[in-house]
Amino acid sequence: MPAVSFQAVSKTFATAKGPFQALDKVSFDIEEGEFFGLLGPNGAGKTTLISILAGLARASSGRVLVQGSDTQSDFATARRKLGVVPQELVFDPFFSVREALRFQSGYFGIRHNDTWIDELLYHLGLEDKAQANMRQLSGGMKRRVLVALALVHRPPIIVLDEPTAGVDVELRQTLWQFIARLNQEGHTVLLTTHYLEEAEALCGRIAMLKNGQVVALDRTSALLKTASGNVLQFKTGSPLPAELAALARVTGRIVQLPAHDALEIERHLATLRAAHVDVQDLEIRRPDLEDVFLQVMATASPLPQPERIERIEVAA
Ligand SMILES: Nc1ncnc2c1ncn2[C@@H]1O[C@H](COP(=O)(O)OP(=O)(O)OP(=O)(O)O)[C@@H](O)[C@H]1O
Repeated sequence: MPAVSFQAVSKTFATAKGPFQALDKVSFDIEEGEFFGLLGPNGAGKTTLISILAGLARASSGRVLVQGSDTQSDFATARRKLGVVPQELVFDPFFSVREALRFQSGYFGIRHNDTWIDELLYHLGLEDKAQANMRQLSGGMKRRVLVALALVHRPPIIVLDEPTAGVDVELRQTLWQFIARLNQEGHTVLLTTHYLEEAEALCGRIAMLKNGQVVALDRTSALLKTASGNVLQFKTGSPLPAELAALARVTGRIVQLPAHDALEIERHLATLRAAHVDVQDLEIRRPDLEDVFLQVMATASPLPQPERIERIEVAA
């Protein structure tokens, strides 16, 4: 039985401009023990899909099963199996960290949970904040507490909606070490993130959403193989000639140019030389997940989505 099964999930919002379809027959399974990435640009429908999974929103049609339990008709069972770390920093300002964790344990009917709460505080670097009031915590610390709150009932499935948005390098490392350990111990993880290098490093399989539809779904290694050619990367302070500017991905001083083969690399370099572009730290690299993502988003059309996808085989 899959850990999570999305079955032809559609969602239409009523808006002032009329109905808006945020999800269109999304179907895929996440197997037990997977570290699964859900990627897509802003507005692709990731949070909507996670809200439906968490029972916070209703699908307009289709259904979601969590270890076989329907998130609508069997909400309590499905919810208990999920630990959801929301994107937004929502919390009760009057509790201390430990009180909030005890209260959340009570919500799931768990008493005497302090041993596990202490372990969570330790692994999330929150030991010295246990008595602190939630109001007094920095944004990064609040996010750590949200992770602890999601895990307080030891859910088999952990859902992280952009958990590292706006948090420092230290928390990212602490968080990923802890989540990777839980995954090794058998917990299934569903992650949405805009940090594609994190997704590439952590996720065994990835689905990409665009305009509410699944446009790519494969093992991370297979997705990386689909990107052809090379990337010519360098730093510069000079403006690029128009023919290269049209192709380039520019982040500050870093320029990345796709190049199919050695000939195209030579052509790019000749164009840069002719335009007197100052080129530093030149390197040629294989495409990474960000390159694949951009290619998929630029070209992809939705994958055929049957009403029900039968089990997707996942190699060990
Ligand atoms: N309550 C709502 N009413 C109307 N439209 C909504 C509502 N919630 C979401 N949407 C729209 O549905 C689409 C999908 O939104 P969603 O938040 O799921 O995207 P996302 O992939 O999580 O984006 P981001 O990466 O920015 O978090 C967006 O166009 C959004 O404006």
